[in-house]
Parts: sequence; C-alpha cells; structure tokens
Amino acid sequence: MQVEGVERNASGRQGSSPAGQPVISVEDLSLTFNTGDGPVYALSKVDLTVDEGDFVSFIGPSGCGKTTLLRVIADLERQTSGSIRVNGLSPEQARLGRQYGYVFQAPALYPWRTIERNVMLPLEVMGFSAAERKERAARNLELVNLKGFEKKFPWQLSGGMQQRASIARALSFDPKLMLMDEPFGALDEIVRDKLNDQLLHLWRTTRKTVVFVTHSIPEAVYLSTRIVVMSPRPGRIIDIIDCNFPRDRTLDIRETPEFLAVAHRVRDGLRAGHSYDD
Ligand SMILES: Nc1ncnc2c1ncn2[C@@H]1O[C@H](COP(=O)(O)OP(=O)(O)OP(=O)(O)O)[C@@H](O)[C@H]1O
Repeated sequence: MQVEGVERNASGRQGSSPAGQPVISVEDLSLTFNTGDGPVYALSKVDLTVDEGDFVSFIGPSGCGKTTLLRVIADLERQTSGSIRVNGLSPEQARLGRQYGYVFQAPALYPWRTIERNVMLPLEVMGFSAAERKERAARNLELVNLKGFEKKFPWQLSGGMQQRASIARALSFDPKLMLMDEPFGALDEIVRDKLNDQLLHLWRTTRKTVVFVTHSIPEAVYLSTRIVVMSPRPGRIIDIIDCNFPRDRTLDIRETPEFLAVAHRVRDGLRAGHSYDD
C-alpha cells in the first residue's frame, strides 16, 4: 500500500504521508486508573510518533502499560491527560471510521461460525455485499496461508492457524493500520518463528503500518522498524530504538552482530527500567 509521493529516508523507513501527518501521534499522555486500592499510574507522560509504513513494537515487563497504550490508540481506553491523534483524527473518530484492525491476544473467533464466516463478520457489520464479502474473505485467508480452510470451524484449527484467521479478519476491511496485542504470545517458539516470518511478509507486501505488543526481545528486534521500551510504576517509555534491517530479512539475521547489538540495547533498557525491589 505505497502512498504516492512518499519517500524513504536514509534508514529505509517511510516518512510521513504526503500531508506530512504521522499515522499516530501521542503527546504527553498519561492515564491513571482509579481503583478501590488507590490510583494505578498505567501511563505517564508518553510521547510517541508512528509514521506510515512503520512496524513499531512495544516491549516491557508485565504491567508497564503496553496494552493500555494500544487500547488508548484504539479508543478502548481514554487518557487522563495529554493528546493523541490517529491519522489526524481523535481515536473515537478513527474507530468509527474503521481506520485500524485490532488483533487480540486470544484469537476470539466465534466457534459456531466457519473460518470464512468469522473473517466476513466485520464486513457484514459494515454492509458489504455477499459477493464482496466472499472475495475479501478468500483474498485475506490466502494472505495468511489459510486457503482451503474456509469451511472449517475454529476448533478444527491449531492455535497458530486460529490466530492467523483472526489476523485475516482484522485485515478484511483493508485498514492501513494494524494494532496487534501480543498475538503470538501463547504459541510455542517454532510456530511463533513461522508466524513472525508470515507477518513480516504480510507487512512487506501490504505496506501496512503495524503497532505490535510483545514480551519477546528476539520477536521485537526481528519484526520492528522501531522498538519502544517501556517500564512500569508508572508505565513510561524509557527508550525508542531504530532497527534498520532490510525489509526482506530472514530469521538468519538473528545470528548477526547487528541484531545482537540491538537486542542487547533492548535488554539494557529493560534492566534499567526495573527497580531493585521488583
Ligand atoms: N481497567 C483497569 N483498571 C485498573 N487497573 C488496570 C486496568 N487495566 C490495566 N490496569 C493496570 O494498569 C497497569 C498496566 O496494565 P497493562 O495491561 O497495560 O500492562 P501490560 O504492559 O500490557 O501488561 P502485560 O504484559 O501483563 O499484558 C497494570 O498495573 C494493570 O494492572
């Protein structure tokens, strides 16, 4: 999904859209949950810009606010202070305008619907014709390597295949932005490697902008153009690391000194963010 007039900068990253507008822009954003046990400072003074074509990962220990930040972008939570724009719109406008696809930690497929009909669900809600629904479901299931599984039910598929179906569902209405909350966290390492490769291929061919939550350093370094390292109590960004690996990388790069150097910097950031009483 190359936008006309968009140039690549020296680091190989796409710049902003022709209008000069980032896909996501977060400024001085904080979010406090008021709970029976007192306030929880989930996010504190977060500043972040995501440009068109970026693959940005949020990494950090449990409770550092990764999911909360993703949910603020998706208008599933509201910030306490600060501002956020998604394609120049408020998160609510972006949600109502179906500007993003969201992939949850668990596949969340309806067990009584076939895979094809799960993928078609958002298209039904949005009023696409039956022919268009069928064509889009087929196209997106092929994109995630699930051609031939259209008539199966979720329980007939492995966990990795179910997660791929949920990615096809999020892609079905062709949003330019994908928000993915640790989609492969529950899968074993071999399946995860394979899905990482498929996701990278998908990102490369569709030119989507991706925001991705993970706990895994290798996953973050392998997939991302930028890694946002976060730390808890209060949840905040402590480092943003550029990864300039070629778009058509393969898993072999994980053995290279460049890859290990980035992984090392992420690990250092995660360590620095932990206080000694954690
Ligand atoms: N609805 C809520 N009400 C109260 N506290 C919440 C709520 N949602 C999240 N929190 C708290 O906010 C903090 C950030 O949570 P969040 O789920 O964003 O962290 P996370 O980094 O995604 O963690 P994990 O990696 O375990 O998913 C945590 O302390 C969490 O307990």
